[in-house]
Amino acid sequence: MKNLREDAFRIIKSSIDSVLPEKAIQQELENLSLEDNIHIVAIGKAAWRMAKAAKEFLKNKVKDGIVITKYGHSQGAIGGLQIYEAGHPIPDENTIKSTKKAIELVENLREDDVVLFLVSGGGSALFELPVEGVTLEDIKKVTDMLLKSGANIVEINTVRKHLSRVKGGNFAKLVEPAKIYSLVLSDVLGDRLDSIASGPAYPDSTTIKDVEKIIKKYDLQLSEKILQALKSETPKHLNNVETRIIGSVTKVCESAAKIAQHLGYNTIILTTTLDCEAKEAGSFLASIVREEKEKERPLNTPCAIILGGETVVHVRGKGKGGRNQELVLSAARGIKGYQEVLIASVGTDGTDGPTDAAGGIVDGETVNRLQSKGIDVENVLNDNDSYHALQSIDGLVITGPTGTNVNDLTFILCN
Ligand SMILES: Nc1ncnc2c1ncn2[C@@H]1O[C@H](COP(=O)(O)OP(=O)(O)O)[C@@H](O)[C@H]1O
Ligand SMILES: O=C(O)[C@@H](CO)OP(=O)(O)O
Ligand SMILES: [Mg+2]
Repeated sequence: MKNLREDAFRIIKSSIDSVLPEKAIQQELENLSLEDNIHIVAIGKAAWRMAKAAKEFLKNKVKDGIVITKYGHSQGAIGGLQIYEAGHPIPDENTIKSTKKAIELVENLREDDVVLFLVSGGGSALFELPVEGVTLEDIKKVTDMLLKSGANIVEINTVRKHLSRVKGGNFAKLVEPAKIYSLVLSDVLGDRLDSIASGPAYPDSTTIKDVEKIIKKYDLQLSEKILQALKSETPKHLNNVETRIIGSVTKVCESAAKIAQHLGYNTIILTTTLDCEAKEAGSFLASIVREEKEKERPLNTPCAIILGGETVVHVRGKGKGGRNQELVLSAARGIKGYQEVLIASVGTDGTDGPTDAAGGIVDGETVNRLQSKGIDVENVLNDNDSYHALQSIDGLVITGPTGTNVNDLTFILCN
């Protein structure tokens, strides 16, 4: 007899472990064989682990360096490197302060200097210096508006890049004439390098025209000052940058599939680019479960159906939650009453929305359990309050900050 819940936690733990950055960083550095005069700049939720791995490999070749990560994501000193924590998903004073320190570190470098730029998702909030005339308060307001608009990360970052002195290739310009080797953990579907952490060292493929379209599409109410600031263009060509992707959602899905197979499940990866509204994804997953339960399609049971991606949430309510928690709760409605099935969804960074949970896990009993506590799923979803609902029935997945960040892993286990 399978213990689906136990297996789900094993799949989550082992697949996230498989995308921790250490091994990939060291492999890349072996291939690069960098000389001395290396300056490390690491940004994003995985910055600390990435920098630590790089420093351990490069040792005294590293002249200096800086790590800028989210609060609670650093794990102590890394010989000689400056370590900062700052606000995410909304930037704060520490974002600006640490970004200035990073600029100080690179602005007077010479041609024979090398910046090892370690990039991971979260960098957009953690690495920011607004263009002339725009304040931190302005950036906070625009970020909040964008995050709640239902815009996807490529669209969100298209706007952010055009308000920044470091995003959209601008950081690479500040590093000139020194060279940048950029190692990137991708948390953007399709691995768009100009979108991951808003591509500080990658030529920007988005334009002012794209920004205008996004403002219209999401009916963003921006002040005249911001609209003016959004009229400056980002660099489209850079000569001093080499970039490599060292991890992505594909890898986490493949690992999950391997582990599930090992645990005795027939396994399929349905997609690595799930990107619709979280609630809709939940309904779709429930329909797959029904097909499995009624007709054993597409796989014979026991089976694991795996998806990777990043859904979006139009946050309209006042509750607490995240896209993974909302997805599974939505799915719970459609699998009500079924035995021997579960659906889990987690952010590989360990943080789903502004909560301390990585995601959620539901089964055929979830809706009834909530009902017996007087909680109505529809009300919860309307108020975007998935966190409290799942918390009340032991439906949260809590991992703490994982030190990596490669989008979200979602799967069905069916016996
Ligand atoms: N109460 C809520 N319920 C569901 N989703 C939410 C809620 N509040 C915020 N979110 C979603 O969480 C997203 C940010 O989540 P987070 O996991 O931190 O993203 P990322 O890992 O991509 O930085 C926002 O874009 C928003 O859509
Ligand atoms: O920094 C960012 O722009 C995004 C994508 O890379 O990351 P996150 O969604 O984790 O904030
Ligand atoms: Mg993201």
